[in-house]
Amino acid sequence: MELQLAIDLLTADEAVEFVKKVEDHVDIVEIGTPVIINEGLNAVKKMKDAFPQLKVLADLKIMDAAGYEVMKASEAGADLITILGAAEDESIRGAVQEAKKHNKKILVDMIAVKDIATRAQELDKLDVDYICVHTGYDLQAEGQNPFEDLKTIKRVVKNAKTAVAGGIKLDTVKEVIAAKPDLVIVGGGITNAEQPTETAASIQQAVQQG
Ligand SMILES: O=C(CO)[C@H](O)[C@H](O)COP(=O)(O)O
Repeated sequence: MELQLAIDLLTADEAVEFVKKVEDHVDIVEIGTPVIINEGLNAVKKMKDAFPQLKVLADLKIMDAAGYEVMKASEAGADLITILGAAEDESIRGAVQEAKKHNKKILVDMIAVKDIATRAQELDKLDVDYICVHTGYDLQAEGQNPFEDLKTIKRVVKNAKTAVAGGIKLDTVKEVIAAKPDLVIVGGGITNAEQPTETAASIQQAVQQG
């Protein structure tokens, strides 16, 4: 089981400074969608140049023109790239094909997918690397979480790795880990913590024991 730190609300330079505090405690650093909207794929390049030992995920949430966008993220140094589960199968295939050319991984974000079980089974046959259930900020604000959806994909996904994101914090990570995902994604639970280094270390410990 691995831990991914999601960075959404910092500049690229602030993100690099922040990762210096937690680099020993995370496996993957996500450059979040808002950061890429603000600063482009240069934010991915800055992170990878600063921390070549860490894997960097570009959270592009691709919906179309997938091969091209995966190519550009790969050129910027991303190790993993996200595409939406709601995208057409042709787009998913294009993303997977392009990622393989560059030795990169594709993570499918299931945000806003209504029938998670059916779509996850379809995606699982398309050779994607990760299928990730995700409660976005707008539904977190309504009190929702991704824990039941995680149990659903654990039941139906046979080939891809499973991942989970959406409001996970130190006090809820054990519940997540109990479902045995391959990847746990934590954003604000680390970036907004009063003591980010200690919090990341505690979450890492829980993840490694899980
Ligand atoms: O992709 C995202 C939002 O769309 C976030 O990166 C993801 O939800 C993890 O962040 P948090 O733990 O703060 O919810």
